[in-house]
Amino acid sequence: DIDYHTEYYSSSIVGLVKLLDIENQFVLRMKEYAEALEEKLATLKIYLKTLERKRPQSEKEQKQYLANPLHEFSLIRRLRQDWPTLQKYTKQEVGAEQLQAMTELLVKAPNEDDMLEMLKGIDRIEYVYDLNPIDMSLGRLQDREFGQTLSIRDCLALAQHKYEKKDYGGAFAWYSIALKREREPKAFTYDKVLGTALNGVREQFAKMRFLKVMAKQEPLLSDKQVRDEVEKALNKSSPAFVDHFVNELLEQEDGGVLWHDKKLQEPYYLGCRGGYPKRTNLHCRYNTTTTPFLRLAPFKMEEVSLDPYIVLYHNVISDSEIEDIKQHATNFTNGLSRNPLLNVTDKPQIVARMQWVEKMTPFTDRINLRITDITGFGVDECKTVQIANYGIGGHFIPHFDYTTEGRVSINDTFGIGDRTATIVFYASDMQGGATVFPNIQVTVQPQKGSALHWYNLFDDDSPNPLTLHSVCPVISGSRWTLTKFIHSDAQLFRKPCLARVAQLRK
Ligand SMILES: O=C(O)CCC(=O)C(=O)O
Ligand SMILES: [Fe+2]
Repeated sequence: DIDYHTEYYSSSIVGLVKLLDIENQFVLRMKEYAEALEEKLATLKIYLKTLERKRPQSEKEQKQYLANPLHEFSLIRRLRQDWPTLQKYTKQEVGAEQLQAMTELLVKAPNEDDMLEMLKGIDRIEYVYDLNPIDMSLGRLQDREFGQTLSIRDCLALAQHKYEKKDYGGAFAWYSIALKREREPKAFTYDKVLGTALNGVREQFAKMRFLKVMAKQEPLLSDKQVRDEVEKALNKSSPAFVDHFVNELLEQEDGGVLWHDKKLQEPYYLGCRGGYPKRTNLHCRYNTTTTPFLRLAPFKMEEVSLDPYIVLYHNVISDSEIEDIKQHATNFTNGLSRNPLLNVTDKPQIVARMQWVEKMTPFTDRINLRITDITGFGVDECKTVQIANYGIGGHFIPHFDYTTEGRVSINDTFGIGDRTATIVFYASDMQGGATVFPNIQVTVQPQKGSALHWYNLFDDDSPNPLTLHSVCPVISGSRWTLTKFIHSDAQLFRKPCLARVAQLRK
């Protein structure tokens, strides 16, 4: 049974906005709770003060005090009546309503999956774009400066994640950053509430170094053997030795170089980093011929590739149409990795939220008409469009849109023919998130309002493997797209495609 949550926060900015709101509510409740505590504290303090004023201190004072029979009476009455009440008062739960509200809010908090997806997303950005962890920790992502955004606890969570995935060099780098980071003036208070941040981190840091070196020197050992050996060595070392070792490592300028041995030349990653050679001999022109409409309102058309045929159309959807796209994304599922019809793998092919828009509205009619105007394809056989939203680190690994083993989608094309062509409307600007065709070395950076259109099949309907394509991890911003697959069996347009798909699934 797949565990479904009502909300997934990672992989989409839409989810994160909700999360910010939840945090705001949580903070508000916590404030109210603190105020209730303060109020109780103030009451107690006032009461204690009055008591103290009345109470005799020295032995002599005490004798005098008890000589007064009214005091004697008062003492007995207080102990008998006031103190039990006071004790009850101290035991009374403070801010019960706020505590309850916070408990309820925590139910909506990200779960372990969300946390893991987020860690993987950040990890993916670091890896694919070959970012230096030190730069990242200071909020420098490629050529953009966001300012310091990662706390010591953030760095430690990333280090721990790297350690768990056996990336000891990466873990070493992030532990080093956490240890070098100056602690906030209030760090002690935070530690009291959240636990001691740097507890055992120096030892862990030394261990990463040993693990990395041992794995390199003894390539024949399994990971378990490497870990065992390092554990043995560490147990034999005195704490003073480890301490000295850690200090020396931290003093080295290049303490972080261990992370730098990645397989960065994979064609897909190279494309994400803008590493393909510049294209030549392609044209930018106005398309005025596809349909009569275009003679009146031509689209600026940029040829991206001739084989397969890929074109980029500029300014083909307006800002208000983009708002419509977002309005239609009401029922997101978290990419295919969460699709119950598919195997859930630990290496998800898509990290994004997607939705098929099946209900036809004036908006979908308009988009379909626009697609016909731009591409010349009739789309009556399938009016459905797909909306996607990729969050930080969101991506789509290299795949084909046509029906082969490499295709990663559900069998929604059966009965209406294969996916002859694809058109992707870019509904936002972002950093990262390029569409990359690794087999032809083409990278297209999305521009809000433009649309990328390509042919997946040859004229005889056989697949063109040069159409392999992918979406690079999003670094910042929210990647919104509307995708339309154009099917080959346009003559079967009498039935809506989804009804036919549903029939076929039975
Ligand atoms: O969003 C993109 O750039 C490509 C999306 C894609 O490949 C797909 O939906 O099949
Ligand atoms: Fe695709």
